[in-house]
Amino acid sequence: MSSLLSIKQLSVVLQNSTILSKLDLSLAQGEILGLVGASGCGKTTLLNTIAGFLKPSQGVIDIDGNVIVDESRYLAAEKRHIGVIFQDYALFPHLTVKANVAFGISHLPKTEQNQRIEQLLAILKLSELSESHIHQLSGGQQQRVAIARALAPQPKLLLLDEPFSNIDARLRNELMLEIRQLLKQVNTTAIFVTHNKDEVFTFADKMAVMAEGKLLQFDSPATICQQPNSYQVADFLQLGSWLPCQLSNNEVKTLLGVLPYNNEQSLLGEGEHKYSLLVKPSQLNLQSDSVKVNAQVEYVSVTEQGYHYHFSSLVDGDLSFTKLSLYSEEVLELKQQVELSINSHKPLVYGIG
Ligand SMILES: Nc1ncnc2c1ncn2[C@@H]1O[C@H](COP(=O)(O)OP(=O)(O)OP(=O)(O)O)[C@@H](O)[C@H]1O
Repeated sequence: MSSLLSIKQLSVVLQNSTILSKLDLSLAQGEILGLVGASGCGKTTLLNTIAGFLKPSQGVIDIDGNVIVDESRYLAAEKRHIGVIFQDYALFPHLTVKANVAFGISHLPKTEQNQRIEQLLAILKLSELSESHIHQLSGGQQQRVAIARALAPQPKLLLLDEPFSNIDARLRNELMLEIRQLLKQVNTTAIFVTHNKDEVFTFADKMAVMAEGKLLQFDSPATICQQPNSYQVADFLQLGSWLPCQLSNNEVKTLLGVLPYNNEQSLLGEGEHKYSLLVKPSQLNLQSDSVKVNAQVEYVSVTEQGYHYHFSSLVDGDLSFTKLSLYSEEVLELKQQVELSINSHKPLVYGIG
């Protein structure tokens, strides 16, 4: 499949510090990418560079087979056919919904303008609000106007910086699904930045995890969750808890038992001195009435998935743990001692330095 967006070896240096470093990324037409990473890792810088608001120091950006940035070329932002939606939507408060959506297509004949506006407002369920002013709308409605305005010029690529952060949680999921459906309908490629990994699962086809200006992993959200490629990715996405382990004779030894392990399984960060096993809450079994206790409750909270517990090991040493996370319907007391065991067919072991 040919790429709608292809980024090669993109680096950005601002005031002598490297903000983005040799980034490679490509998206097919119609694909939606969710970009996550700790605050300050360079997500907004990447969007601004693609949009043409920042000049990279190195690298190539190609949109739909046309090089827009390389050593000798730099296409101005307004010529890139990229739609951008900022966190605060940047709508014109004194204009109506319709006038906001018309903003980027005023060069088109009036009939074509009206046709596009009506179509977008209908899809985004805004038709009845077309004559309303922006300040009369809710956050979710304003968000939809921002999407309609960005899509009206039929951009090749849509960039959204934390588009859902101002929307209340109840409406957010519904709105995300609606907008995803719309983007799929018009086959628009999009990149959105978020701090919330759940938004990526709902909204995106691909996920990119960034840290300190580098791309750590780029794949489908499901693959990243099942096979995070580093300790850093698994830890940032909080995919489970860390259980110190030792590797020997094709086995992973932990304080909760020994698991079979072979070389075909991923060992990430090889050569490090310390190893840890990634344990998802669903991979832990709890027996509260066992006499072979090996852990005790250190923390309890109530959640939708039952009680959330943190356990620590009963013995100290290299393999001891302090914060193993597990959800259960069972009621346990603080400091209660229990037996924990792991059920993992493919242990994910990471070198953690
Ligand atoms: N114009 C600039 N000049 C110098 N440094 C900058 C400039 N703009 C951003 N930075 C720095 O670049 C780094 C990345 O910033 P950026 O806004 O891209 O991060 P981010 O991942 O989007 O963060 P957040 O999630 O907090 O929005 C930060 O350390 C920031 O201070």
